[in-house]
Amino acid sequence: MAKLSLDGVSKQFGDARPAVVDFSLDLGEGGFLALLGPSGCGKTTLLRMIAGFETPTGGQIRLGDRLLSDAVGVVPPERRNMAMVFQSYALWPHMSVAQNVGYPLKVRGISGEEHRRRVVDALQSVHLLPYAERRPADLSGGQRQRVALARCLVMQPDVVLLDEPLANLDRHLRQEMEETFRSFHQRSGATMIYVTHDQAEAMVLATDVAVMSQGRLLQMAQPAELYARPNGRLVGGLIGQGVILALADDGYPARDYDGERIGRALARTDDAVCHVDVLVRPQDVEVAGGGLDARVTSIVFEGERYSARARLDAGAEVAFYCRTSLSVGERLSLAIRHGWRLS
Ligand SMILES: Nc1ncnc2c1ncn2[C@@H]1O[C@H](COP(=O)(O)OP(=O)(O)OP(=O)(O)O)[C@@H](O)[C@H]1O
Repeated sequence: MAKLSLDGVSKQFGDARPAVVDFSLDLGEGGFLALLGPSGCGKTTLLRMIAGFETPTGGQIRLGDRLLSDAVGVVPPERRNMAMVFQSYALWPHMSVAQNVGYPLKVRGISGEEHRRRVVDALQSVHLLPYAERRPADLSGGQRQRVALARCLVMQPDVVLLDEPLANLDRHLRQEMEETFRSFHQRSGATMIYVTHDQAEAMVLATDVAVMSQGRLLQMAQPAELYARPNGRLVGGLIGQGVILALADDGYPARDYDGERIGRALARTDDAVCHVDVLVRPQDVEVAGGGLDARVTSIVFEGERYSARARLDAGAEVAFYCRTSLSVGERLSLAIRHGWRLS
């Protein structure tokens, strides 16, 4: 196994706006990358280029020192030792679970004891051995997805590409499958790339998250880093909860804003020429005396806590959590503890 490198990769379909633009990243061996972005931003196109189903119009894709794709030529998908798992599972309905999982081995002429052993291992790893003789139609959605995973595991791929594999599952099953993906990743040691537009899924699963918009890479970082230090409005708005305040720019060079600085900026009544975007997370806003006067605009019970929003008398709206219920319209005082300047 080796590092996967994308260097200035682009893709344009005909005269349309480019689907992927000058995209570069390195993913270390055994890494788990989530490719996150809104619908139509080019995630699937990028994945298909990595798999070899699409030819880039520019740039290069490498696995270790092996050139897989550039605008001149591509190594065909079957010679990349990569496996792709789709949203639709793509299982053969007339084959049993074991036959589905063993199919890629059969195609490569692997039979007998080795075939049997690899199928059993793959089924065991996704806890489906007792279902080996069933047909896909007799399985739940989550079980079908696990068959698709086992079928990819059986090939011992260097890279596993997953295109929104949980999109068709309900919330409970998604959580269960997230666990399956994590242990699959640990067990296989494969490099994984996981396409999703669900930021929560990306954050819990991946070792690295790449945020895309309009074909471009906006930021790639580990989940905790991306959450704490997002770059730009788009990433700030996409990752985690919070509101973005447009504050008068006082030339402060650092990106961490304390509550005092935010309060001062909010209190300014002159028309500032320049503004900065400052992200304020709900956990950094507290109901506390002597803070900023506000009026509650919404409150939602989330089980462990309430999630609320309030409009400050200074104009902006902020989000916060609280332990007890509040009424819409209720007056209260809020202390903002911290903010992060997005650019
Ligand atoms: N084969 C194709 N021919 C022409 N245009 C295409 C083709 N495939 C994708 N596109 C265009 O490229 C852009 C990116 O599409 P892509 O499917 O990669 O986005 P995505 O981020 O995966 O979206 P989604 O989350 O909705 O699946 C879109 O504007 C899409 O219409």
